[in-house]
Amino acid sequence: MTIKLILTDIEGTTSSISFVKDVLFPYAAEHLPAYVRAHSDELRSLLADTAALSTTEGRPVASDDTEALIQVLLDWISADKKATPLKTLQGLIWQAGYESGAYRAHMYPDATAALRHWHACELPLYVYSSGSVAAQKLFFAHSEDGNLLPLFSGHFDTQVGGKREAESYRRIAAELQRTHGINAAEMLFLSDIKEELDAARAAGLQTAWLVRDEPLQAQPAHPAVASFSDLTECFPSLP
Ligand SMILES: CSCCC(=O)C(=O)COP(=O)(O)O
Ligand SMILES: [Mg+2]
Repeated sequence: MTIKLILTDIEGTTSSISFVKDVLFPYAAEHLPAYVRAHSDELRSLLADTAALSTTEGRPVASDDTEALIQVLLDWISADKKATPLKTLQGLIWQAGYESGAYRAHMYPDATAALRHWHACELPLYVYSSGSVAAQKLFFAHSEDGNLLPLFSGHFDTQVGGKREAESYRRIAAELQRTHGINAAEMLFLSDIKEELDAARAAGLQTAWLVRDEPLQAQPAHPAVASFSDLTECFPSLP
């Protein structure tokens, strides 16, 4: 089946896990308490969502208890919880870090080269990450390889649903079908996480597993590659 559109994950796929875990998450944790205290009015709705989710998960907290909510959010960072309010907040906090030059987003060179090539070939490129859409835009606009944001036609985050749920990919595919007239079977989802690939396949997308730091399995559950430059071996219709 011809590939007519690429949907890609970020952490572990275009970019290293270490940049997210060892640079972005610690920066967010360090600056979160002061940021939330300074912006608690504007963040009221986000803090209410945090309180509701925490309470649902058995850790009741009042939506006006700023200090308790800060602790919940810090614990979620430590646990790498993909909670939408946390992801939105992280995006807001990371903006200052990117703009001050405290860091630039890591890109695997093969990912940058392939994304540039596919864009030049007019293959629509989309991102689906647990990071908020705002965080994704900052990430690619301030990458080690320069401003890559213009390469992408659009972005999806956990507002569309969790990345391990097939329904999320059905929603994304339906929207892209409406926008581009491309069927789910002509879309290729790239990720480093098997459960995300399983969910995408269940929604009818084609899948490729980026296995960056370990040997490829003999019979992987999804077509597996160590680098974007190996994708054309599995998907010969890719430009
Ligand atoms: C896009 S900004 C940092 C990424 C992030 O916060 C995250 O949780 C990574 O999730 P992904 O779905 O890209 O693996
Ligand atoms: Mg990932």
